[in-house]
Amino acid sequence: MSIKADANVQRWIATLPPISWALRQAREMLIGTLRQGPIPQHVAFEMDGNRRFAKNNHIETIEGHNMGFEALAKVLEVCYKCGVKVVTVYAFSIENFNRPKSEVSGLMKMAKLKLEQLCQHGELLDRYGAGIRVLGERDMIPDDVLPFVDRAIEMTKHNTDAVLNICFPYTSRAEMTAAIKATVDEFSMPAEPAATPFSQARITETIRSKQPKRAEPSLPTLREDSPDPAAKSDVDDSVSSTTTLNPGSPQTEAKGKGKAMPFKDAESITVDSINSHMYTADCPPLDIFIRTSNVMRLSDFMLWQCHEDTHIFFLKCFWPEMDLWHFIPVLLEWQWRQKKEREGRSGRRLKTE
Ligand SMILES: CC(C)=CCC/C(C)=C/CC/C(C)=C/COP(=O)(O)OP(=O)(O)O
Repeated sequence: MSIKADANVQRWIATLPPISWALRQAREMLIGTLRQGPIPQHVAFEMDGNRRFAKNNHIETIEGHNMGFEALAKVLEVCYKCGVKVVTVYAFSIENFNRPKSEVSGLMKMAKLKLEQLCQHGELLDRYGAGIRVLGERDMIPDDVLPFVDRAIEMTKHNTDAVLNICFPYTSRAEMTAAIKATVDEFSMPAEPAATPFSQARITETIRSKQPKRAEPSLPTLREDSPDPAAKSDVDDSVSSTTTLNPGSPQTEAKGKGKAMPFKDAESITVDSINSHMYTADCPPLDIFIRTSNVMRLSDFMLWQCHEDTHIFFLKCFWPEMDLWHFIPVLLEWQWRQKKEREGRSGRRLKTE
C-alpha cells in the first residue's frame, strides 16, 4: 500500500468514534502529566527531510512538503497544549531559492494556502491564542505571497497567549548582519541627552552649588572652558565624544567641524544591544532546538539564539513523520536534564554554605 493510502487508512481508523475518544484521552493524560514538570518556553524546529520522505515513499516532492505542513500543525498543537509560549520554525531558507523553479513556486503556493488556513477563526492559532510572526528577508517574499503574510499577521495580532515565528525566507547570518548594521546605526546617531541624577555634569553641578562661590575653580578637570564638551554637557555617562569609529564616521566629522556631538560609546555595545535588534528580541531564550532527518548541523538557523543552555536534539525521523510520539521523548529528556541541573545547582550551593 502506498504511504498516502496508508496514511488515509490510519486517519480513517483514528476517526472511528471509540478509537478517536481513546486516543484523545491518552493524549490528554500524557500532556497533563508532562505539564506537571518544567515546560520549555521557546522551542525551534528545523523541519528537515520532506523531500527524502517523499522520495522514499514514491510521492511527489510537493506532497512531501504538504505532509510536512500537516506534521507541523500536529506538533504545534502539542507544544501549545503543553504550555510552550514560542515556537520558531524554519519554513524557507534564503538558500531554498536555488531549488528547482517548480519546487519554489510549489512551496510559495503552499505557503499562501497554509497561512490562510492557519489563522482562520476556530483554527489552531485561534484556539491557542497564538500570533503569527514572519521573520526574515521581507523583500525577498514574492509579491503575490506578501498579502497572505500580512493578512496572517494582522488576523492573529490580538492573540497574545503564544507565538508562532515562521522563518521565511531566513538565514541566521542575514539576521545577524542586519542586527549588527542596526546596532551600528544606533551607535552612530547623536545620543539623546539623558538628564539622569547620576551624570558626571549633574554631580559636578550639585557639588558646585554646595561650595562657597569664591572656591571656584575648585574642580579643575571640569572647568567651564574644558576642551571636552561632554564634560560640560548634561549627558549620560555611557555617551562619549571620543571615538572608536573610523575617520570619516559621523562622529569624527561632527568633532572636526567643532560642534562635537555626544555619540553613544561603541565600547558600551553589549550582547543585549545586539540582541535587541534580532527578530526574536522579545522572545524567551531558546530552550530546545530540534532538527529532524538525522542531519547533525544547524544549517544557518538560530545561530544567535542558541545559547549556553539551549538543548539541541537531532532526531532520526523525517519531518513529515514528526508527531507527539517523537516530541514527548525530547520533552521528557529535557525535563530530566532540568531536574539534574537543578539538583547539581542546589548541591553546589549546599557545599558553599
Ligand atoms: C506555514 C508554512 C509556510 C509552513 C511551511 C511548511 C513546511 C513543512 C516547510 C518546510 C519546507 C522545507 C524546505 C523543508 C526542508 O525539507 P527538505 O525539502 O530540505 O528535505 P530534504 O532534506 O529531504 O531535502
